[in-house]
Amino acid sequence: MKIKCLHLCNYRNIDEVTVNFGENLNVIYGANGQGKTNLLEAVYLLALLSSHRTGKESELIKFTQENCRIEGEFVRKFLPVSSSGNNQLDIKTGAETELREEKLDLSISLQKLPYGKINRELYKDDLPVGKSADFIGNFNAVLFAPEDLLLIKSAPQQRRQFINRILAQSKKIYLYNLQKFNRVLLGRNRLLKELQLLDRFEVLQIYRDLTADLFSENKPINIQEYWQNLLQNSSESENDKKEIIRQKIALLQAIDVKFADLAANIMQDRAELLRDFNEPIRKFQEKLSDGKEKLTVKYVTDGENPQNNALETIKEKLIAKIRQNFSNDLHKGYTSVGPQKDDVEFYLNEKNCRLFASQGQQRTVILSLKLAECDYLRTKTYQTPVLLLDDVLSELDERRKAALCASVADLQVLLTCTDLELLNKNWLHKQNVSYYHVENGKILQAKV
Ligand SMILES: Nc1ncnc2c1ncn2[C@@H]1O[C@H](COP(=O)(O)OP(=O)(O)OP(=O)(O)O)[C@@H](O)[C@H]1O
Repeated sequence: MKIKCLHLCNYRNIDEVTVNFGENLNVIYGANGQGKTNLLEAVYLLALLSSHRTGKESELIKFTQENCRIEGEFVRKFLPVSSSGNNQLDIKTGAETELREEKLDLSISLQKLPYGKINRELYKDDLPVGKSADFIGNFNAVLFAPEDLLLIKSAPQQRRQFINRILAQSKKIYLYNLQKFNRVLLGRNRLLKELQLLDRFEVLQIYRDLTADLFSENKPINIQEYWQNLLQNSSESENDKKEIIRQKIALLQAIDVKFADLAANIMQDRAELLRDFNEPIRKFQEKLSDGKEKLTVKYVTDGENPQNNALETIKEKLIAKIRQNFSNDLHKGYTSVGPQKDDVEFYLNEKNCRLFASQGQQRTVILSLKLAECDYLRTKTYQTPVLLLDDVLSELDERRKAALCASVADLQVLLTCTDLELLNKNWLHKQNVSYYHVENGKILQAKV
């Protein structure tokens, strides 16, 4: 899917602009602080509904305005498939027939509400889209920004975000599960905080009793039924402190089952992604390091690698761990087991990059990851993502720039830079390059 046209209204420092993009390389240049990143950020928003720079949607609306609009027109070209499943061929020449086009319009409207709240409306082909998970994944993009260069040494949350963004664009059910999981986790942590306010000794004692009862070996586990009975039987003595604790713990146990179910699915998807990711990252790193470096990625999660286990087994092991950790969780007031603690480790020639990779090696690793991300999305979604390169050329040496240029030849690329001199000669000699000059939020197609 390629972006054909972007229309922005009151977006950051941009009043109103329509940009028609070229199908190959689009170079967006201008001095610092003029609005180049804002443009890329808007395109990324149409793919993932999240900005790489802020979690606050209010920041996206122009300072002096109350609302903003981001509209994208996309097009996908494909070969028509005949009823036999083969691409249609010209009978005489055997050549493939003309490509067909599929069009897509996506738009996001944001409006400021009282108390700092934001009303967001999403549209696909002019029809409203209720859930963000139904919007994400229609158009895919891979962003490489200077902040990404910190990925290897930054906090685990950044690396989890990295895998979440890939999976969100390639597997719809993952995003549904992740959103549900985050809500369940929030509920569980809230309940732990409520339990902290009650008699700690009683809470632990009742938890032990209820859990022992619930998980006794001779009884099959039916938590839902157990929980319902418990709530029904306890209604007569609601004022009893112990009963309140029992009810809260029963609720916690029900939450834990849901938690383990969603967590197991998320962990299995992450393990699968990182397993499949090893091949493309190895390929790109080998290319970028002249065959000297072997890059591998490892999923770091609680306990065993979920990839080696069936979903039910992962779930059971998680429930057992959650039970073991209850006293710890109660003490801290948050959940210490689960995919919210996951991490990813990168290894160069079997040495942990976080500990041993030089600045230059880290840059190459990130570049390999971004190129692998494009490869992965293309394979899984049968859709080529748009590559957004935000001011990264100044961070790469000539060799890496040339390698990047060679690897993205068949992609639509939106690239920002302050100085056209930074473009490697390989980029400048590319055909079909479109240039856009950005100045003070105004974007004009330029002839260079
Ligand atoms: N909500 C907003 N309303 C108005 N202006 C904004 C808003 N958010 C950011 N800006 C302005 O947008 C400009 C930054 O734009 P952007 O980050 O796209 O710059 P850039 O051209 O990529 O610069 P650089 O080359 O330094 O990265 C700044 O001048 C900033 O003050």
